[in-house]
This record gives sequence, structure tokens and C-alpha cells, in this order.
Amino acid sequence: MPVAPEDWRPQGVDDLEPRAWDALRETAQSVCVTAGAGAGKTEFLAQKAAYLLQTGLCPAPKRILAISFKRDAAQNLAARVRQRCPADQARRFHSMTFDAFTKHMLDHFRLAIPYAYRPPADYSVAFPSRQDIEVFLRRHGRPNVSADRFERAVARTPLPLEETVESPRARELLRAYWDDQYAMPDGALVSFAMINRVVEYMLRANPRIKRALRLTYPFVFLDEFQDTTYAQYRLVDAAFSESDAVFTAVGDEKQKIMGWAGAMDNAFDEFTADFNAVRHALLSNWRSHGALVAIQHVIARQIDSDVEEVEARGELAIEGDTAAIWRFDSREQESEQIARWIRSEVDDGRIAPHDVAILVRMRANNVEDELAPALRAHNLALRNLARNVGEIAIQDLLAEPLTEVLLPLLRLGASVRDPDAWNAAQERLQMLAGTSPEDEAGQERLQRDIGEFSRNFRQTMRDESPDPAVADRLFAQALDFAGIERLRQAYPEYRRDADFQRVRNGFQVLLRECVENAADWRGVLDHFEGKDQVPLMTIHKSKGLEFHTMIFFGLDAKTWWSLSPERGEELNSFFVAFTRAKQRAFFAYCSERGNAIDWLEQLLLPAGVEQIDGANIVTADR
Ligand SMILES: Nc1ncnc2c1ncn2[C@@H]1O[C@H](COP(=O)(O)OP(=O)(O)OP(=O)(O)O)[C@@H](O)[C@H]1O
Repeated sequence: MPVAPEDWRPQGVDDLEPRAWDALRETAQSVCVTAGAGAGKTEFLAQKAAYLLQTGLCPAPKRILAISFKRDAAQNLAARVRQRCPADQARRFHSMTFDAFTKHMLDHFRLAIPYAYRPPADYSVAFPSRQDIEVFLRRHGRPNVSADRFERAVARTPLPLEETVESPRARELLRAYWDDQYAMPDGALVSFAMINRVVEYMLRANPRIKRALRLTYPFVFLDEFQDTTYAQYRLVDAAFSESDAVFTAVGDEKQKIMGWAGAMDNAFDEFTADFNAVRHALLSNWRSHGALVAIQHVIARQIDSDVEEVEARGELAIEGDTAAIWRFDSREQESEQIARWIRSEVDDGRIAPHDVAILVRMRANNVEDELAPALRAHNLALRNLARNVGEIAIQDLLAEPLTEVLLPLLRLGASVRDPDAWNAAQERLQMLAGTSPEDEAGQERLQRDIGEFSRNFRQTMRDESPDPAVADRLFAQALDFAGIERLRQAYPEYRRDADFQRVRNGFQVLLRECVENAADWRGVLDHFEGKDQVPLMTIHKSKGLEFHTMIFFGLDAKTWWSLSPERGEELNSFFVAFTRAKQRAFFAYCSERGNAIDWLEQLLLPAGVEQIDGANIVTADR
């Protein structure tokens, strides 16, 4: 039975702030919710989804489409909705990344794409480097065209080029690029920018597909809207403009860090005007405590002098420094002291290793080489989430649906009792098998199957200690139990064999790696998930995440040469890094790397950020 809208209450949190209530109850008109870091934007979307599904304002079989930028953001949002709604409702919440959405549209409606631009069925997704583009431009006798500009032109120019590009020379070059990519000797190579263009063209050319899309999704959520590119915006526009679809776009202009990749200049203003949206600005920060929020406000004001002050709703739960620049004389001292500091915090029981995130601006792999040995010497493991296993980054792999399905199954074998793994396995398999929660016989069968599977698995894990060959066998059995065909049907992103194999291979590679140094199978799986390891990632990949303690590595004018008051997006990146911290934010500066960033220190020190000699953050006798 649907709940009456006036009786509906937020799920899993005590309350929402008044402005969030207004934005949540607005279901007849599009809304644009802007809010600072930690304001609960993702939580707000999960609550709004629960509201729409539970009150019947989004009645079955209609669905909500939620588009995020990062895979883990999409997964995080879907997981929050699953926690707040029964399975049959949560299933009607489709959360995916922009790229996954467009690729799904391409794979599903490929034959509806006008012939001249239709990629062959066995295309591969390509991530062209600047060098690839330069090679192309040279080959076509245009070495003086800037590769960056050309790439932007491919991403921005609507199809068909024959109708949209006036200059014959430009048209010829763009057309040659499309032809070349489709005619690669080892099969067509199509970038996400190109996928976006063909799907937008397909939607324009096929009003029936557009109508079906609109009937399926009366509500569309757009997360991190500040980073929407023009091409993505045009696609949303092609799919939903002049329809009754109601949009909810959320984001924070201060966290816009994708301008280099073509993010729009005034995304919120354009959206508000084009979709006649009502604007709401949230004013809480549920993540960080007062002292951090006060410093965040100083940085936010530097980004936007009109920014409203927000209310800190997080509690301070730690003694000592909460924000500081740690100054080191040498790289060696830096790595050693950071490792020693984390060790002492863990030994004192204040945090687990995975509660401290090390963030870097770029080149996580180099930082891994530098920091990992020092951490290892203190019996700490660094988990470089940017590192690839096979052809997929660990951070992306952990957010894959395949991982969501297989990990609970493997966990069932590694413990005598693991109710969380059982529930997760049941929920995922129920979804894969399409078993309705009301189908009692189906549910019983599923429980029996899971019981038998986990007994067999437990037996193997008891009898055989961690070893790569056994890991391969267990992986194959878990995959077999979940059912490869079922997986590929349930998740559109796996419909093409190459996409599925990339993830499958990555999973297997990581599992094999984790077998080393683990005393038992539970240890292997903990390692796989990153438990008790210190995560290392770039700021870009930290968006949307939060950590008890954040340590930024490389705050000097050489390593972060692009951080200057004139380059707004770099300050935004700094803001993103700072605002990931729930309790503490530290910045490591090492004079051996480069000079201090004076203007930033002048901003931060009066705002309450301490400056601490790295030699003193923890003493040698610890
Ligand atoms: N209404 C609420 N009550 C209590 N806690 C909340 C509420 N809304 C959000 N939170 C918590 O606050 C934290 C930040 O929320 P969330 O990640 O949704 O913020 P955000 O606005 O998306 O952040 P950012 O833009 O900085 O990534 C999370 O730990 C979330 O669980």
C-alpha cells in the first residue's frame, strides 16, 4: 500500500533540513538543488527516490533514472535506495553513470542509429590519448591543429557532420576521424564522447525511442550536475526536453573540477532556464564538525564571495589537531613520519588504517612507490585505488555489479556465520533470478540453494589454504552459481562480451593477488575490499567520498604547479580534498619537493589551519 505523501517520513536518517523537505516535496516541477560539501545531496536523492516510490508518485512499472558521474557514486546511491526501500521498489530505481547510460542506449538501440554513423556490433570502447589524436592529425596532413581542440570538437559537434559543420575542411577532418575509428584493423574503437554523439543523433532521429524513454522514466535525477559537459547536457535535452519528465539536479558549483574535460560554464543557470526549474540551496554540513566547516567556509568564500554560511551538523569526536599543514625537510622524513603517525593512531585505537585516506593531485602510482615501502616498514599496507588490475582500476572494480554479486558469495564460505553476506547474496540472487519477494516457494528454493552452496564453499575453504589455483577455482564456482548468462542479462553494461571479460579478468587478477600474505580466506577477502589498508587516490576519484582523516600528499608549488588563485578549478580541487574529512584534514608539504604555496598558506593559517613541523607530528620513541 502506498504511503500518503503527508505521512511519509525520511528513511534511515532522523530528519532533513527544511529546504531539503521543500525540494523533496516538489514533484510537479523540476528542481535544482545546490549545496556545499557534506550537505547530504546524495542522501537527499536517496530520500527523494524513497518518497517517490513509497508514496506511489512514481507508480509501478514506471522508473526513476539517476545519472551520476562516477561508478562508485552511482553504486552508492543505488545501495542507499536499496537500504531504504523494499526490493520491488528499489528495482525501479535505475542508477548509472552517464557513460553507462549512453552505452546502454547504444547497445540496446544500435540498429536504430542512422547507417552512416552506426558502429559495428563488436566495437570496443576506446580512451584515445593525446598522442593517438596527434598521430591521426599528422596522418591527415593537419599537424598544426591542436589535439585538445580537435578532441573537444569531436565531443561537441552534433551528427550528422554533413549537416552540422559548415566549414568543408573541418567537416572533412571530423568525418575522417569517425571513419578511421570505425575502420580500425582490430575492430572499431569508439570513445564515450563518440557514443554520446551517436546516441543523441539516434534520439533525434527516432521519436518513438524517445517516447518510450519518457514513458519509462517520469523522474530523472542528475547528481554532481556541476560537472555536466555540453554534450551530456545536449543528450539529456534530446531525450527529455518538452516531455513531462521531472528533473532533480543536485550539485555544488564549488566542486566543479571537470572544466578541462568540457564541463559547462553555468550548468545550473542553463538548466534552471531550460527546464523551468525551481532552485533550492541547502545549508547543512552533516559530514564535518564546526572547526573544519569554519575553514571550509573561508576556502568557499575565496571561490565564491557570495557563498552562504552553512551549519555544521557533524560532531567533533577527536582530541588534538583537526587541520594542519605538516612541513617536512626531506622526502624520506615525510614518508617515514606519515607512516609512523598512522601507525601510532592505529595503535592507540583512534582509527583503523582504512579510515585515513591519502589524496594526491595526480600520479598516484608514483606516490605509491614512494609511500608504500615506508608504510610497509610499519606494518601498514597502502591500497592504491588508481592502480589497474588487468584493464580496470581497483576503485572501479570494487564498484562493479559483478563484485557486488560475487563478494558476498565468497564471504559465505569464509565464515561460519555472516548474516550480512547472506542477506546481500540473497538480495542479489533474488534480483538475478527475478524472484519476487511474495513468491514464497521461490524464496525457499533460493535459501536452500544458497545454503548448499555456502556449505560446499566452507568445506573447500576449510580444507585448502589460500593459494592462487584454489582462488581461481572458487572464483569460477561462484561465477557459475551466480550464472554468467543471468549476470549479463541483468546488467546491461555486461551485454557485450569484451566489457564483461574486462571486469571478470580484473576480479580474478585482484583475487589472486590478495591470496599472497593472507593467513586465511577471510583475510584474502578483507584484503580484496581494502579493509585495514590505507587508501590512496586522486582528488578526482575522491569526489563524493568521506573519510575520518584525510592526508593530502604533495602540497608544494612544484608538485601542484597549477594551483593558483587565477585557476578556479584548482582551488575547487583543493576544496574537494579538504571537504572529504569528517574529523581531520592534513596537508603534507616537503621543502625537498618545491616551494611553499604562499598565497594558500596566507588564506589557511588565519582561518585556523596550524603549521606543524613534521618532525613533531609523532616522536621517534613511539
Ligand atoms: N539528513 C541527514 N541526517 C543525518 N546525516 C545525514 C543527512 N544527510 C546526509 N547525512 C550524512 O552526511 C554525510 C554527507 O552526505 P552526502 O554524502 O549525501 O553529502 P553530499 O552533499 O553528497 O557531499 P559532497 O558533495 O561533499 O560529496 C554522509 O555521511 C551522510 O550519511
